[in-house]
Amino acid sequence: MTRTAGDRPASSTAQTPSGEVLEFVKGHGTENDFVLVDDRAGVLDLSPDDVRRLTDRRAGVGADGVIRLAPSEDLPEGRAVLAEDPSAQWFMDYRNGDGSIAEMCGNGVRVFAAFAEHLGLADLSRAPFSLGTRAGVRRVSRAADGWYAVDMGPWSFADGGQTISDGFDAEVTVRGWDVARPAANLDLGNPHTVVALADESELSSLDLTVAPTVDPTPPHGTNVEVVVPLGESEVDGHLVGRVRMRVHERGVGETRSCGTGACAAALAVRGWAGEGAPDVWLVDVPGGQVRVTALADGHVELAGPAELVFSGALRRP
Ligand SMILES: N[C@@H](CCC[C@H](N)C(=O)O)C(=O)O
Repeated sequence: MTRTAGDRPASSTAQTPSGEVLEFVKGHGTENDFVLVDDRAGVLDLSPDDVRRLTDRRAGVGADGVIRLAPSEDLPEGRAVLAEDPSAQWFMDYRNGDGSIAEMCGNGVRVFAAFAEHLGLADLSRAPFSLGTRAGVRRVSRAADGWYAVDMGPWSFADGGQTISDGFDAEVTVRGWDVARPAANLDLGNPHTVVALADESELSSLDLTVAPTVDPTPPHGTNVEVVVPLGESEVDGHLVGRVRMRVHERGVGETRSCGTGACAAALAVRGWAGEGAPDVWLVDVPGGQVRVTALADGHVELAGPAELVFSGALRRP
């Protein structure tokens, strides 16, 4: 798990006679949960096997993914981020539970910011915090309601635009469905496919224990959000849309929440609703609620809670 790094400072791992000990913090954002590892020293080589062991809910800590906090300067993607924003010194090295690498994790960014605060690397009460990700710089600030608000950067439908010309460009089949249903592909830094249902009871009885099939199959796989639009209402003089969502994540399976997925869900439903649809959406997921705002500059903001729940140490077998 460790690699030599010359005279770098000591990391959060240590050698013991029976094996290496890895210190971690467990956190979650609307119950999308992560094992967080402090690798400020940049000495940790996490293999896919290490990630699978850490995220195993019986033999390990248990989580949807692993987040390594590393110096941006240590990764090629991090050096690109530093050229864009020299203040983004720390990089979110995100891995799905199956060991695969993902470009972006919206809930993960908020939990990463909470972890950076815990380590004394950020103070959101004083200033926004910039971090590096494989999808570019992300900026996190404290929203007025105390949630973590992340500028998730630019987003688009699969054709590169922010309006959906044909409405749908894919078909999704969930286990148990007789027919495929029309869906839309979106890019949030990572890939998403959104399919809508009319009925909340159908959503709650869906079988997402196996990955839905998506046709055409996206080249790098996709995260599938199944959504039920819940209408629009006025809150404090502003029009707010509501969506309920369940998600099957690439590299994980069904999770209790997905931040980039919530953005994709809200933006797809907003696109299908057409002109005059709200820019602000509340997205209900099994693990809670997040808020998605389509910003005027073509970016999207994701706001929601982030919790650190316990810390521990694990000996490598
Ligand atoms: N849960 C995350 C997304 C994690 C990555 C995803 N499974 C992928 O492979 O793209 C979120 O909150 O965005």
